[in-house]
Formats: sequence, C-alpha cells, structure tokens
Amino acid sequence: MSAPPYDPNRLAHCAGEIIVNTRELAERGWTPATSSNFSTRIDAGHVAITVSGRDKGKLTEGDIMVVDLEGAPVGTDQKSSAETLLHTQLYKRYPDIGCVLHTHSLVQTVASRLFAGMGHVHLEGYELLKAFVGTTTHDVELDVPVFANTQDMRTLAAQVDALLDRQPMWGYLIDGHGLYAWGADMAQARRHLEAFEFLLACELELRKLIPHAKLPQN
Ligand SMILES: CSCCC(=O)C(=O)COP(=O)(O)O
Ligand SMILES: [Zn+2]
Repeated sequence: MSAPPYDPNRLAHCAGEIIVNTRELAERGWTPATSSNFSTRIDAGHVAITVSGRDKGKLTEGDIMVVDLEGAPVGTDQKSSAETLLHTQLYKRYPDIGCVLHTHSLVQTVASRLFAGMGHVHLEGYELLKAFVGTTTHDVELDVPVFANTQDMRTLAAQVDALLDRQPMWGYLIDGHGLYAWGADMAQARRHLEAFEFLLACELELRKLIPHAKLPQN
C-alpha cells in the first residue's frame, strides 16, 4: 500500500481537534439531527472534514476523512459532507485559513429567517465585535450576509466567492439553514462562531423586548 499524500500524524491531530470541539458544540445543541459539518486544514492541498450524515455529537476518528481543495475524496471511498465545497472554497481562496465550522443552532436558524429579506444582519456598537480578527473597537459596523438556501453547492459557493471579492468577512448565514464561520485555526474559528452566535442572539432578544422596533433599514 502506498503512503498517503499527507502526514498521517497531522491528520490524527486534525481529527482529534474536530472530534473534541464538535462534541462541545453538539452539547450546546448547535448540531441537531446530524446537521453541521467541520473541517481543518492538514496541509496546503488537503483538508480533514466530517463524513456526511454522521451524528456530530458522537464523532470518532472513522467519521473524519480527507479531501483535496477541489472537494474530492483522498484515499477513501467515503462521502464527505454534502457541503464540502463551502469549506474547500475558503481553503483555496485563503492560504491562511485553517478551520471552517458550520452549525445549525436555533439562534442562527431563526436569525437567518428573520433577516433573509434584508440580505444581512446589521451589527454595530457591541464590544464583542472585537472578537473578530481585525476589529479593535466596538465602534464599527458589521453586516453578516444571509444567502438563500440551495442544494446546489457550486452556485452557493460562487455567490459566497463573489461577495468575498467585495467584502472581507469571517462568516455568513444561509436562510433557514445555519451559519458558516472560519479562522486561522480551530481556536480562532470557534471564537468567531461563538461571537456570531452571541451577537445574533442579542439581535433576536432586542426584537423580543421591543416588539415594534423597526428592523434596520440598511
Ligand atoms: C440533516 S442536516 C442537512 C444537511 C446539512 O445541512 C448539514 O449541515 C449536514 O450535512 P452533512 O452532509 O455534512 O452531514
Ligand atoms: Zn448545514
């Protein structure tokens, strides 16, 4: 049997990191009904990613596989996440990106529905905006895009790419679906994911407390 085109020790490290972090996110209820998918970069041309359809709260090493940056399986006939292209497009575009996380929390899903018509969720004035790399003050405005859901990942990936050409971002929502967030490594991607979750929850809570508040126009 020939040696794999990546470092197996690095794959084992990536798989361990995905398993531990995914279990923690699953315990929060952010990965219901086998939803969500997770990946980390192995090297310049390979990504460790969850196998499609697995219970993300019960992942073991056999539930993590390798794909190349085109999303094709490497050294396995397992089927990678149905949303693999949404991961690999980020690794391909940004050599410094090391981790992509996708979850389906209640907050993310409700916010995606509420703000879909606007095309984004407008955030401003929150101290927690400083959790996003490159933001050093609360005094900034951030629009979290909301894309229409589709089963056509090539189309969605092209839409994400087109927006990334115009606006840097650390994550986006998909309507009625969930959130994508990414970062240089697992810790940074998790920080971004948790910041999005908290800030979206704040926006939903504000609308409960002030039911007649106008949704932002921008
Ligand atoms: C039952 S969840 C529907 C698919 C989805 O949105 C998801 O995140 C999980 O898909 P995967 O193929 O990565 O398991
Ligand atoms: Zn999903």
